[in-house]
This record gives sequence, C-alpha cells and structure tokens, in this order.
Amino acid sequence: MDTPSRVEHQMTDKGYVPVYTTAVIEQPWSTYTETDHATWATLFQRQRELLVGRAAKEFVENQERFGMSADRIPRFDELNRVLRQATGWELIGVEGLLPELTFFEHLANRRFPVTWWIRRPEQLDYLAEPDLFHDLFGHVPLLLNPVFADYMQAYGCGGVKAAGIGPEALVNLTRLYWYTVEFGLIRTSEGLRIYGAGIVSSKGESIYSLESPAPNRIGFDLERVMRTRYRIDTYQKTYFVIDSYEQLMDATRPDFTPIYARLREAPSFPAGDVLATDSVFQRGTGEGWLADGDV
Ligand SMILES: C[C@H](O)[C@H](O)[C@H]1CNc2nc(N)[nH]c(=O)c2N1
Ligand SMILES: N[C@@H](Cc1ccccc1)C(=O)O
Ligand SMILES: [Fe+2]
Repeated sequence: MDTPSRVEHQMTDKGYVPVYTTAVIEQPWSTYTETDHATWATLFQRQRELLVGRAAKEFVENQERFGMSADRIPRFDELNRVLRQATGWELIGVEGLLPELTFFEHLANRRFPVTWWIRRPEQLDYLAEPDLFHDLFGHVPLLLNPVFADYMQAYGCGGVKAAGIGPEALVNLTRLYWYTVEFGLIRTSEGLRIYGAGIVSSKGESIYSLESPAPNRIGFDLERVMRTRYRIDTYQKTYFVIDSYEQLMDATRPDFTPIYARLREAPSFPAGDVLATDSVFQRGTGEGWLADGDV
C-alpha cells in the first residue's frame, strides 16, 4: 500500500483513527490477493445467510441487482454502471476515513466514498475503521433505493451546513448518521429489520440488534436522536426504529438551524436511557452493559 500524502489522527465516530487526506483513487482491483478475495467470500456468505429475515429486503435484492457475489471482490466500475443509471450516485475509491467536510461534500454531490482495501483474515469479526466490506456490503445496496439515495445526499448538504455552524451542530448531526445510516432498524410488515450498515456488516450485531433483550428499541424521533450519545466500542445500547425511508426523509427535511440553536442549551442523553416521552418498542434489560464509554 502506498504511503498516503498526509495522515493525521482525528477523533471521529469510530474513536481516534487515521484520517487520510489523499485524493480519490482508482480501485487497484488487480492487486487484490487470493486472500483478499477469500476474505470477501467468507464475509459475503456469512452475512448473506445471517441477513435472511433480518435485513431489510433491499439488501439482498439490491446486492443481486448489482451482481455482487461471493466469487470475487466487486469492481467499482461495474457497480457504478448500475448505480449511475438507477439513482445517479457514483462510488469513488478512498484510502479510509476522510475529513468530515470532504466526506459531506462527496455525499452532497452523490458520490459515496468506498475504502478500497479489505480487512485481514484475523479481523473478520471486528475492526475499528470502515473497510471495503463494510462500505460495499453495508452502505452501497441502499444507494439503489431512490428515497434513501436522496436522504444520503441531503445528509451531505446538511453536513456542509452544520460544519459552518459549529462543532456542537456537527455532534448533533453525527448522531443522526450513527443512529440511522449506521445502526438503524426499520419496522416492516414482516417485522423489525436491519438497515444500518454498521449492523449489516457485523455478524455479532446482526443478531444482537434484533434478538438480544439487552438494548432498547425506540421509535425514531429527530431531536431525541440528535441528543443521544452512542457507543463506538461495543454493541449499541439503543436502536432507533423508523417506519419507512420516507419517514426519515420527511423528518429531516426542515431546516436544522433552529434545532441546533435550541439543542445547544439542551443536555444530551446517555446512550442507554429510556425517557418518559419515548415510544418504546422494547425496553432493554441492559444486561452486560459497561457503565460508561458513551461518546
Ligand atoms: C459523518 C460521519 O459521522 C463521519 O464523520 C464521517 C467522516 N469521514 C468518513 N470518511 C469515509 N470515507 N467514510 C465515512 O463513513 C466517514 N464518516
Ligand atoms: N434539513 C437539514 C439537512 C439534512 C437532511 C437530511 C439529513 C440530515 C440533514 C438541514 O437543514 O440541516
Ligand atoms: Fe459506515
């Protein structure tokens, strides 16, 4: 792997991780090793089995539409042909986490940054940074959904705006990303399903988020989410449940400027709290939670 031109460590939603400031890079597809393809195959098969009846139906459907399979690591240019045509989004290769503003600007222009490298075999179950598997398997399928695709772009525009308002606004907005795009659950006619990429790409959390009695499962409420801290080092204490992607889009359409102003004075909530005003699907037992560590 080439040394990026500049690396710094930055506190992000994944803790202190290297943030790369290199430009967009072409996926070096021919450099993937047999081991890399085997890692993709193992993860792909494992998660696909686990996600039947657990993930929102778009995941498997859209992975098929993209032609993703266990056979080999997908090529970004092949995925892009399908994606551009469907929703006008485009995948771009990146080295890893980008500075927040750069990330927002890509989303605002319907470009989704995908980490080009895949985790090592000893990291199958956990790694602190997003890799190709998380980005492609977890995030990319929903970019074919027109409503979700618009939500992601709106989020990017909102991010650019929040960055201009200040760090507190960014904290509020980052929690929204965390509890929807990364760790969201959706209520469907067939039951509760996963749509968050952080869950979908994790074996343990795919089961825990739906089946464990420990976490709270609470109806989505914008300001509640924006005020709620989260865990970066363990499974979530609370999941927020949407009824549809339209609900997400509608709830986030209003200008957030007055909300940010109001929330500056408002205390934030610990990750595991349940409030009297919450619409609670399931109150967690809190079993096995560590006392602190919320971000
Ligand atoms: C928005 C989100 O909270 C986070 O700050 C950003 C930062 N930079 C990123 N950069 C990449 N490549 N991928 C990501 O998911 C993110 N997340
Ligand atoms: N409506 C938000 C933008 C946004 C949309 C969707 C998700 C997140 C943010 C704003 O004014 O800031
Ligand atoms: Fe992610």
